[in-house]
Amino acid sequence: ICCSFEHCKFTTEWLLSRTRHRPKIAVVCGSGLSLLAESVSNKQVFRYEDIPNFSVSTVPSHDGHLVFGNVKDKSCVFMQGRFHLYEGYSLCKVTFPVRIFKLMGVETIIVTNASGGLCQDFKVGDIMIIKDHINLPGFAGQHPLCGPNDERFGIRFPCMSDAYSKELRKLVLNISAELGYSNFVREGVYCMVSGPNFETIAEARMLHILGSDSVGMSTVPEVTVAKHCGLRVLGLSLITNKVSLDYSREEKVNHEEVLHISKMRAEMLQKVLNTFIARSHQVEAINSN
Ligand SMILES: O=P(O)(O)O[C@H]1O[C@H](CO)[C@@H](O)[C@H]1O
Ligand code: HPA
Repeated sequence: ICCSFEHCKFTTEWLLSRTRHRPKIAVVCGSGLSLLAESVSNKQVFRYEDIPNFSVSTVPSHDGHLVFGNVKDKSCVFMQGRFHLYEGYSLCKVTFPVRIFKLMGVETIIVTNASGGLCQDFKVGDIMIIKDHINLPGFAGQHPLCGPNDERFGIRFPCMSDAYSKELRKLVLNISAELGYSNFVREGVYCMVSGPNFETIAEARMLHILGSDSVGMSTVPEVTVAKHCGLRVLGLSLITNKVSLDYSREEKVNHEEVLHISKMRAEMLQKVLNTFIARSHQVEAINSN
């Protein structure tokens, strides 16, 4: 096993002995969204290649930096760049950082990504609060929890019907309204495909019929492992392109376009995120009631 409890413990202790930060919130920055980590104070950066047992980022715009820092008075850790199945990493490597965060004492994980809009009401640049997901690779056995279950992380058969915290989603909706962003903040179902190719029109139609509002190549493994080990999850997806469901449409998506849109909207997402982090204790209060 390449990502055993002992491997996770070793990496966690390596990090804890090199930083004074003790984050309670972790953020995974999706494609083109590295900016999310830029405004932290008291910043400390580790390169992925220097962290034992970590993988390295191979996708353009995924910087490969683990950034510790404060947002207001909240200690956070940011992944500037994530790992994807299509890079050739096993799902245990893809999700390894999530378990490190858990062992470090993180309680809430915020996963962000760039995705293609399937819901016909969505516009490019919208933020979709992920309310649920479809684990398409999981149906075919590409699942991060396959293999022996280590009870120190979680149970064999975890429940996924409440993977995305209702309270956290509600807080983001409230914040979006206060910031005047309600017109482009939506809720929806994210579907993971393995990639690396973008969808054919027939595939996109199928995903739409199955109930997916957006499609991407990440996030679901991280969320599954996070839920398994008891982290609270918030998922935010930036709609970077409209996925063609129609043979008469001529648009052709590419990664540069995805990055262009996500970089354009990253500042707005950062505003939502920073306000959310500053106010996340409000949800802790809800939970303890
Ligand atoms: O999901 P993130 O990492 O944001 O990236 C999305 O953007 C890339 C395609 O342009 C794919 O990796 C897709 O998953
Ligand atoms: O249209 C898409 N499909 C899959 N992944 C994506 N990531 C951004 N846009 C897309």
